[in-house]
Amino acid sequence: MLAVVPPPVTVRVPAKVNLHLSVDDLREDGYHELVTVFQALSLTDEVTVAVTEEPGIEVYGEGEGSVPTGPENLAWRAVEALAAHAGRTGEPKVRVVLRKGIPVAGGMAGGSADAAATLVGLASLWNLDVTRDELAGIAAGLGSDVPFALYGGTALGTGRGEQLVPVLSRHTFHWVLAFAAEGLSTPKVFGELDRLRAAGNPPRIGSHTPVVEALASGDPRQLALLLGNDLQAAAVSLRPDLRRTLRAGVNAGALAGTVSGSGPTCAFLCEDAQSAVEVAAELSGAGVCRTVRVAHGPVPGARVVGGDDANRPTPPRVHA
Ligand SMILES: C[C@@](CO)(OP(=O)(O)O)[C@H](O)COP(=O)(O)OP(=O)(O)OC[C@H]1O[C@@H](n2ccc(N)nc2=O)[C@H](O)[C@@H]1O
Ligand SMILES: Nc1ncnc2c1ncn2[C@@H]1O[C@H](COP(=O)(O)OP(=O)(O)O)[C@@H](O)[C@H]1O
Repeated sequence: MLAVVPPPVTVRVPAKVNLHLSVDDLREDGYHELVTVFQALSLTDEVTVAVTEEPGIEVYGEGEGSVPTGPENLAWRAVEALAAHAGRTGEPKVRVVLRKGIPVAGGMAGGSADAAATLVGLASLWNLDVTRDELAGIAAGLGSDVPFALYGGTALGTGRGEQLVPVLSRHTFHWVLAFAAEGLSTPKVFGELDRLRAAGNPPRIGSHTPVVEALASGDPRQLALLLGNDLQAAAVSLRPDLRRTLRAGVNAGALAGTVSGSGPTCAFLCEDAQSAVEVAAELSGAGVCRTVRVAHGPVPGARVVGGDDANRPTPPRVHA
């Protein structure tokens, strides 16, 4: 009798921006305790998983040359973690195709997004009886940002960022994203913050409560005043040019700008969709970044979008 091979599964998964990121001191396990408000954005990766006799990873799109295709790829680690959870032994006979729209090492959790999408895609491909909360437990073992990519929306993250509570967000917020020519390493940026704190006393952002209130009010002007990120000083210290990018976005008409997570992507909050398009156009001509994109949030987390579409082209660029 012929074995039935299930069709490939494709999952779309969002990038994140940190609207608020307060970083406490280094813990004994090498992580920093933090409080963050994540928002999932319409900037996405697409991940297709398929049963195959030639297991491995293929990468197309944003930063394709700088993403590992071996076992260190976070998506492959997700394959192995889910296989172990499901009690499947031997090398998983899975091919994973990543179509990247999220900048690599950009502070927008692209690798985490791919891992989350792989968990969701494989659970469907293998027909596993696992809840999203069970997947979140596996996700937390892969990286601090992976659980958020599963749920999406807007959420408060605590611990090392993996403990999540949903936050009410009443509005669609409009963003312009400025991608840098080169990524930044997350551990290096945390290390730079430790160094800056040992050398002096850089200001720390306050409580997340006003941000949560602004999200409930749905007023982008109120939210813009409250965007804050303790890692921004460290990212700017490693990449002084980011100051110019941040200034250029506000000069172009954004309400406010912030470094996303550990950077170097800068995220600019705009009044509305029209304003975002105008800010993006002006920023593209300012020569302060590699690429500009518009995006909105919140959007849902990793979700299955279709089946046999392994040849789907990479989405076109909106702004060069
Ligand atoms: C800074 C943030 C903000 O959302 O995102 P990115 O800017 O990387 O996207 C996250 O905290 C990053 O999460 P993620 O990228 O999943 O990091 P992990 O793989 O868990 O950790 C990578 C390394 O970053 C440092 N790290 C990470 C999280 C944390 N709370 N404290 C840390 O000190 C540690 O050195 C750790 O070894
Ligand atoms: N699927 C993946 N996509 C992107 N980067 C990956 C992936 N798997 C592993 N990496 C590695 O993780 C590093 C961090 O990438 P990424 O998750 O995009 O950035 P960030 O942590 O800044 O949000 C990259 O430099 C790359 O070497």
